[in-house]
Amino acid sequence: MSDTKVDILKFADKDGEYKRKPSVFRDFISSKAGAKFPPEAGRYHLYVSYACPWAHRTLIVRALKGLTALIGVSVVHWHMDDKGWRFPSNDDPCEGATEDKIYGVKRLRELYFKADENYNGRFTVPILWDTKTETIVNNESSEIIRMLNSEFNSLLDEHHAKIDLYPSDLQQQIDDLNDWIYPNINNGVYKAGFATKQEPYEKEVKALFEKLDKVEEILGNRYHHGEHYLTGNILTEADVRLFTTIVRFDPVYVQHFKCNLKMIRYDYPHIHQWLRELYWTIPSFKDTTNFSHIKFHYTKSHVGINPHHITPIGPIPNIVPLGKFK
Ligand SMILES: N[C@@H](CCC(=O)N[C@@H](CS)C(=O)NCC(=O)O)C(=O)O
Repeated sequence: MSDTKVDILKFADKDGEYKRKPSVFRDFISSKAGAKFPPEAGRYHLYVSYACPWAHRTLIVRALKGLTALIGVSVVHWHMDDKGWRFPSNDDPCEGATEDKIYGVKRLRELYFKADENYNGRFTVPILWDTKTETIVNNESSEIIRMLNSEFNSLLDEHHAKIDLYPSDLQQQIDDLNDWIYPNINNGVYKAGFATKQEPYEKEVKALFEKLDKVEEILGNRYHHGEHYLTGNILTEADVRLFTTIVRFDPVYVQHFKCNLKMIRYDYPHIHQWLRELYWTIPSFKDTTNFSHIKFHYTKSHVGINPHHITPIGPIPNIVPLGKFK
């Protein structure tokens, strides 16, 4: 088990590059007869951090699909230390976080070891936990959101059952968007921010802004045709997946991850409009966004990047109201 301070808070390899490790738990909740993990109200639980863009995806989809009464949530403290994520306590309170509502454990890592005593990967959020078999069903957000989207429909009212963030006629388009938005934008900000050498940092930042320019062009064309989402007139998982990176961009990534060639609010009018429409007009986006957790987590946990833990006070506001240019 890699347990030392140096290990867990060290993200780049010896070439100075950050390489995200694949998630390990990859089972599926399925509505098919005889499934090992069938959909059931109250059976599954999400462990999240409000700071984390990957966990944020799962919170948005849970809310959009009307699953809040069926799937519970525990929220870790925004601070990640040398032993990973922890839950708040009386001596260590954290507004917006919760205790572990299932077992009352102190640390997220305890859940990983409950699921597999020999686990030797990273202790990441989100976790989709099964309270019946007491294990992790899945810890890969891109798969968790697919399950939440399609596998609980028989338990939902008609309105929520009909919401489909991955409709069959748009799947190819969504997959094509995910194929470059994930490596160069969602994970691109991390690859830039966690780089420990100049060259990989520059390579990633350039690729990131090239792809943001491409998103700006796509959304510009959409708005020109009276459409408001990445694939047209329907909100899809492609919007959800991009949102959690863009909403963190000006408040954190520009400064903390040194992604500072441009800012969303000043340089990308269509992305900015799209971001604010999602945030200000669809409660599932605003209600799951916690800017304090976001800003405090990155700036006070990544000691290698910000050794004095000082959280910059700008930009103000974290997100610009709709209707104003900036
Ligand atoms: N592939 C995972 C990535 C999750 C992930 O990297 N989460 C981060 C927080 S943003 C984490 O928990 N990191 C803890 C660590 O790496 O020790 C997913 O998308 O679900």
